[in-house]
Amino acid sequence: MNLLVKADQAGKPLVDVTPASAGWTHVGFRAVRLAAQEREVWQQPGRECCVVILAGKASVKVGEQEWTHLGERQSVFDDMAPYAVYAPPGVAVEVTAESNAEVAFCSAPSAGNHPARLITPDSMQRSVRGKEANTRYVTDILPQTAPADCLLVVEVRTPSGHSSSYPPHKHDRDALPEESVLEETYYHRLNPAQGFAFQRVYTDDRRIDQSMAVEDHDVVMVPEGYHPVSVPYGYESYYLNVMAGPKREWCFKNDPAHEWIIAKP
Ligand SMILES: O=C(O)C[C@@H](O)[C@H](O)C(=O)CO
Repeated sequence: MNLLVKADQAGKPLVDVTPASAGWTHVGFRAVRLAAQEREVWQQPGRECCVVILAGKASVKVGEQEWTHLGERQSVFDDMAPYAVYAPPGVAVEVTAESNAEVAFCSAPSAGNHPARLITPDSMQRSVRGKEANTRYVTDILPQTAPADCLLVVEVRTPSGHSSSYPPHKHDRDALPEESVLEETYYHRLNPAQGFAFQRVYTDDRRIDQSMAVEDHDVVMVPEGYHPVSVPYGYESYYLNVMAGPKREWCFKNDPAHEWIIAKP
């Protein structure tokens, strides 16, 4: 299966990955660009949703609850965390843009154990990972410490010439506490937009080994295997990761061939 989903640059949605289209069981991801006053409704039975206001301003209605004026970022490359809203299954999620906006709908199966809530930027942990040309900036939007049934959502900015999700790691073996099974999508953005980055997805036995040139708004699906990203000089990368699997724990294993990189003084 081709793991690269090319964006429909003029489309609505820009990209839409469902469990059926991906051939897996958990992660769903849709990204849309909305003009001011435009509305997008998301509703999928048995699935929880984390709406991320990637850029622009929008209001989000979940059933009878509504939050307005969400979003401070002009672009995903602004140095600030986004607004997000968690929605349980069985309710319609309505997003109305208050300015031109870009919005992500991240979803996974859910038994409906958690109520709808606003997730504010100041509640999200932001961290710097790695060093030298492996430095990248991570924002935990919906980490395993925050309530949800299945979903994990995180975003990463990788500077020009740097690598991230590196050294390569995987999470495809049910062997907690060493490793958990999580499907994952990467929604890629590039700055400036004509840029490109590279992502490789490969397994130990190379049954899967795909190296992809990703462009702005493309999605890479990671059903299993290691999944590092490299960004060429001159372009900055952003990606939004959605992860979900049978257990809501992110425990990964580094590729032993490359793990020495993080031990380097
Ligand atoms: O460390 C990074 O650069 C980001 C990754 O952890 C990314 O979120 C991921 O691959 C999660 O499995």
